Amino acid sequence: MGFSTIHLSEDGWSVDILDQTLLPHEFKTVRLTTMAEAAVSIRDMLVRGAPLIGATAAYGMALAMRQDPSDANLQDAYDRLLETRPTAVNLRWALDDMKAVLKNCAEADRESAAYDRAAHVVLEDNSICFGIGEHGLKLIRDIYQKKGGNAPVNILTHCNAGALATCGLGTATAPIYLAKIDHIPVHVWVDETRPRNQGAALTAWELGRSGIEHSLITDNTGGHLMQHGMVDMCIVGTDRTTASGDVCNKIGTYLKALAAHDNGVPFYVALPSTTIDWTVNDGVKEIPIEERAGEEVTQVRGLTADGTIQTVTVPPVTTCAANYAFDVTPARLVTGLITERGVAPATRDGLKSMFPEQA
Ligand SMILES: CSC[C@H]1O[C@H](OP(=O)(O)O)[C@H](O)[C@@H]1O
Repeated sequence: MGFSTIHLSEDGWSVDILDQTLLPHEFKTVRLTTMAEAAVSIRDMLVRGAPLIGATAAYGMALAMRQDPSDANLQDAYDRLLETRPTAVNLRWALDDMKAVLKNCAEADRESAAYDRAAHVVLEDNSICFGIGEHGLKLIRDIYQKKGGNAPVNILTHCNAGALATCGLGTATAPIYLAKIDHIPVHVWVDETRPRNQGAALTAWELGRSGIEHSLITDNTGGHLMQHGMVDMCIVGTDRTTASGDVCNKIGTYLKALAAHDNGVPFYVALPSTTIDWTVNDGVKEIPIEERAGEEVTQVRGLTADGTIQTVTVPPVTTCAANYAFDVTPARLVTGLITERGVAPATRDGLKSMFPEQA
């Protein structure tokens, strides 16, 4: 991709992350040297996206073990990293994975074991992204051929479930990148994704770098495009998918799924297995929805005509805003779940057949 979202620095222990709050106008890395810094980078969304949050938390545990490998610090690091963001289940999954490995290690071995396991989390995500790409590519190819093999496939995506959200090709974007390699023409409708504009600031940036044709649209445009046959499929990411196939993703995803269902547009979710929460069934009732600061809604950051970065307030300064960061799309609105092992129906049986070891 030409950039790394997270990697071990040359000193072999500190961790460099791409500060995504500065994109697309500034490209800067931040060096994490403590667990606390890793926690802040997740909470303040310097890193974001379920898989990348998990990977950053894993390295946060490694930084903690380097500082103090005691049982008490292991638990403290687990708790403080877990509380950074409540919705993406990869955070809990990665922390549980690290804790399971570390608690059985002698204190003297915990630092090296933690760094090894964190590196494994990164490599596994990279592999999962590629698997999602391969299975999603088949769907894109099918649509391309049904259109006669000479017109671009128009794909709508929401937020950023791209390389920037992961340690690899992305989840929703992986099939798109592989289609480019396979010379299948694709055009992506990029939802700007208010309030933090992950689509406008992140997806547009990464697709542009990769030479993928795309058009930025407001979050309210997708339904109109679907009514006029301008969307061949939707592919979105997920932060937590329940055992029965309900999909929690960036706020606004549910509305896109409703429009897709109403217009007969296939609605796919790119789902790494690390984002499945096998402990919950009803997404609307059971998944905690993060509420973030109202300033993310009332303020916008961008590039001025003279090339400076500024933040402005749009509504009256006295206006208060509600800022729900995610919503839940019921499984009935999902055409299929693109996992690293294949495309599964958005049902309990569909997921169990794909991941029988979880049954
Ligand atoms: C591949 S997970 C991407 C997922 O994460 C985003 O949320 P956030 O930017 O707040 O971390 C969004 O829901 C994406 O679909």
